[in-house]
Amino acid sequence: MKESKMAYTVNCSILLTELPLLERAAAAKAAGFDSVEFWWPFATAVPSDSEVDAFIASIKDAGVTLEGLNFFAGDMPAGDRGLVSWVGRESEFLANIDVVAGIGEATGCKGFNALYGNRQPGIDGQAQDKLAIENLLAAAKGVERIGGTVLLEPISGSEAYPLKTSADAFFVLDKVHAAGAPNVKLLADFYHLAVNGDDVAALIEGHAHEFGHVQIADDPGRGAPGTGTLPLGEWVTRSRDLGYAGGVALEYKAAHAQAFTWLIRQSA
Ligand SMILES: O=C(O)C(=O)CO
Repeated sequence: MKESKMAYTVNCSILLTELPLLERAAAAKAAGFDSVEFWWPFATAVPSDSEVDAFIASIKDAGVTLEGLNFFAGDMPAGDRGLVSWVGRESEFLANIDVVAGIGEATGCKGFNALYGNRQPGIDGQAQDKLAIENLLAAAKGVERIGGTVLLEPISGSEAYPLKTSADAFFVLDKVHAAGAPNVKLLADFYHLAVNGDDVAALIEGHAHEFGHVQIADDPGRGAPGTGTLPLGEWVTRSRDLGYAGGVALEYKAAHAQAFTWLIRQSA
């Protein structure tokens, strides 16, 4: 993968986690990057104004672009993976949309990842899927005014999360598009898709031009590119050749000191 650091976005929720949250954007800049992304950086769907202001200031003061932000996804360390299809937490998700759009407006961020949510024991999956469409439409409308795109991501690591492959996501995206919301797109995380057995090369051939965002990590281990066996460089290059013009985010696990050595080795 012979691209400069400028070509990548640092996911500051999985990288640089040795540092306090508000210091991570500056650390990414100091490491040579110009853009960052975050999972939802607060404990609740609607944080205080001062928390939001401090987060926005940490991005602006660092002189980086906020390329992506996840909607509130529940208690992720406890296993939650989103509120989009979570029956009973509709009002929290809807309230979160306004905060997300406000952060987007203040920072220029345009990509917002709406994790779909795990299957709930005792709740009909169809009811969850119906709610998901309603929530995705509301999210799409909420970020439309700032030119935003809602991202839908298949992920690995949670059996209960129903979107495992790109086909699962396209099934939902087709419904959302048919309901009149074109600004909802696939987040192609090559690591999660590969781990779940998707044919990433075929996905790229057919759909790279319509990806909303790309994230990378190697498998096994969700480590830096080169620590596993995935042809990430080929996949990124091919996506670009086929018309993908968005960001490529580094969303892997690595200690701060070694996090970006694979890029330094390449450019040496
Ligand atoms: O939960 C994860 O692994 C994610 O990638 C969230 O965006």
